Amino acid sequence: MLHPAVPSPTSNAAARKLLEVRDLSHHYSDQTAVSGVSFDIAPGEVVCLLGPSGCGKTTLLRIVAGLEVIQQGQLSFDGELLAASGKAHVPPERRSVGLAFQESALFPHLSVIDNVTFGLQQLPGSQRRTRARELLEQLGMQDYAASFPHTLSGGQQQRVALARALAPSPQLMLLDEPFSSLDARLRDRIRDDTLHVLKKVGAGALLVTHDPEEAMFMADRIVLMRDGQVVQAGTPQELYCRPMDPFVVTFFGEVNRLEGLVSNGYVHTVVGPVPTHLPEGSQVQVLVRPEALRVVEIASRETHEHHSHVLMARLLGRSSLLHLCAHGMDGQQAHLHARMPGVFLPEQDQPVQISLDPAQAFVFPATP
Ligand SMILES: Nc1ncnc2c1ncn2[C@@H]1O[C@H](COP(=O)(O)OP(=O)(O)OP(=O)(O)O)[C@@H](O)[C@H]1O
Repeated sequence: MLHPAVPSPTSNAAARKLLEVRDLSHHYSDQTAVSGVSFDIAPGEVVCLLGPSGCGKTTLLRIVAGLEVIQQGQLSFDGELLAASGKAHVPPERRSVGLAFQESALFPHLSVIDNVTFGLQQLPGSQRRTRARELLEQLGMQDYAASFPHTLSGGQQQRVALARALAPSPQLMLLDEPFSSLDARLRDRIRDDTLHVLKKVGAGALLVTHDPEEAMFMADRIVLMRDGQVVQAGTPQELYCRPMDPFVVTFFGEVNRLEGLVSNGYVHTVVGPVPTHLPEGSQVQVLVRPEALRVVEIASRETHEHHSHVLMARLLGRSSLLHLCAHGMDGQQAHLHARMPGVFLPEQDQPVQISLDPAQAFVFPATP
């Protein structure tokens, strides 16, 4: 449950921008790490910088934090210029941002509560402790206030690091792969706690991750990057359902790749026609997610050589993965993967009918 008092990011996003990143570029020697990147964060909005290793996410985050001096472009925070090439550079400690990086780096000689109160020197002692206890409670760590970091698990340390970063009530939290050192189950829980705390305190966040599922779980908006540039930015739904580029489709998971020619506004694939606005007669690729295929067992007197059939079926847990040999109308054949909900494990060679949800099939010009 999200805190009801916090306005949704979309309700005031148009009115005010917390962070404005404009046309940022950054080089290390002769290597371009970031090139012409622009995006905004609204107050209370969680934005994920997503992309493969080396695409420039951390560099961007470090520029926003003030840990890298800006080379090209401009950064504004709440309408005020933070940094611009050759002009302003507000040092990190004077930016209203909280940092939580992959390695939590707590002060080993301080107790949990003292770690959290560390950044609250401007408050009187009693208020410092009240604020720290409040955050530790929100993150389920209130019983560990007197413990020292080395006695805590990785996940517990991560929560304390988060409480410490949130304690001064930054308007913007910068998180660089903050969950990547945790095992899968703990990671899910701490992600969930983090999201709820961010929404409860109303902090905006810029979170770096290379994990598309994590980005979809955490983000109000995703900025997907490749080779230092933004490929597409939008809500998780926009990126998943209206991808602008084959890279966007494939980044969110495995796909079936089919090829064909556009004829009368359709590409005729082995699993049926897919509408497209690409030019008539052009060679195209159709990317089909495994969950876009619907598979129904059928009775058939023909041998499986003449009919779409199952090659192999595997239970993956919440879904079943089918390896299929699909037969088209005009003798086309293709090896496809289909993902069906729950336990669906037809026998090898079982004849099947395969249909396609065209809304989940994405047509792009064929790559040369
Ligand atoms: N201090 C540096 N000196 C030289 N090159 C660097 C430096 N930091 C990063 N780079 C290079 O800049 C590019 C972008 O790196 P960056 O760390 O920003 O990417 P990333 O998307 O965060 O990657 P990862 O997910 O692996 O952390 C990479 O090619 C990297 O090798």
